[in-house]
Amino acid sequence: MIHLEQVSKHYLKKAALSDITLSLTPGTITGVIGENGSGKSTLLKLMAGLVRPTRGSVTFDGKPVTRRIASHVSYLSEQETYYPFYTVQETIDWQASQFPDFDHQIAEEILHFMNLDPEDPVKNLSKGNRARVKILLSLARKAPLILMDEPLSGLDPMVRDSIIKGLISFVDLEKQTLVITTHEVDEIESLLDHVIAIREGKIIQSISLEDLHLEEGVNLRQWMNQTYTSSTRS
Ligand SMILES: Nc1ncnc2c1ncn2[C@@H]1O[C@H](COP(=O)(O)OP(=O)(O)OP(=O)(O)O)[C@@H](O)[C@H]1O
Repeated sequence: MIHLEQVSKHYLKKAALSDITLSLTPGTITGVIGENGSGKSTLLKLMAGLVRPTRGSVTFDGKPVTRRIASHVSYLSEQETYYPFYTVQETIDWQASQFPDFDHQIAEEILHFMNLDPEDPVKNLSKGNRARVKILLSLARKAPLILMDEPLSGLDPMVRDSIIKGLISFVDLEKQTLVITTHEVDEIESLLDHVIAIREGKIIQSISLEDLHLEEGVNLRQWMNQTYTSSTRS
């Protein structure tokens, strides 16, 4: 699985991440939380091989992660990365042509689950349905590592709910590991096995949800408030 060892990432002279060491446990769902600009997207891009560390190493199953071996990962970007003039079906077919691990059967199931019309041009879709298409494209791949950058951002509660149900139904935790960045901690809490809190490019806390509930006796929002308040004081 993915391992980061003393990783720092600078953009020009500015540090986006500093001295990050972490390993993901296979078959788990990890949430990454943090304020805007704290380094969440950069962390996912490093895991995906989309940016290179300035210092330290990122490995997957012991091999250095590069753009070329990025087939280990299905990466859902914050940006909209498909062609607006394609229909939903053409978008699915294009994704399938790019990734050998794309599973048409799962794509079809998610299409129905998400109530998407394959003939609709993507440019005519609502924001919620465009978000559902992104989820479909990401989850229809059998990549061992799925990275989702803000899949719930700016969506109404019904769309968020359908996306979370999609994650529960279509991520195969026997074979896949999921990392998700989000500000929507209330919605995501029931999904997570583990949470990492980032502030100004550093991991300030990393804890399992079980410990958070049983040992700390708080929910994710309370824990987040405590964590960020105490890190401001220190
Ligand atoms: N391509 C880039 N060039 C220069 N600076 C960048 C670039 N990408 C990110 N940064 C900077 O790195 C820092 C971390 O950015 P990043 O996008 O990883 O944060 P984030 O936690 O994902 O933020 P958000 O919640 O707003 O998406 C920020 O200060 C950002 O301005």
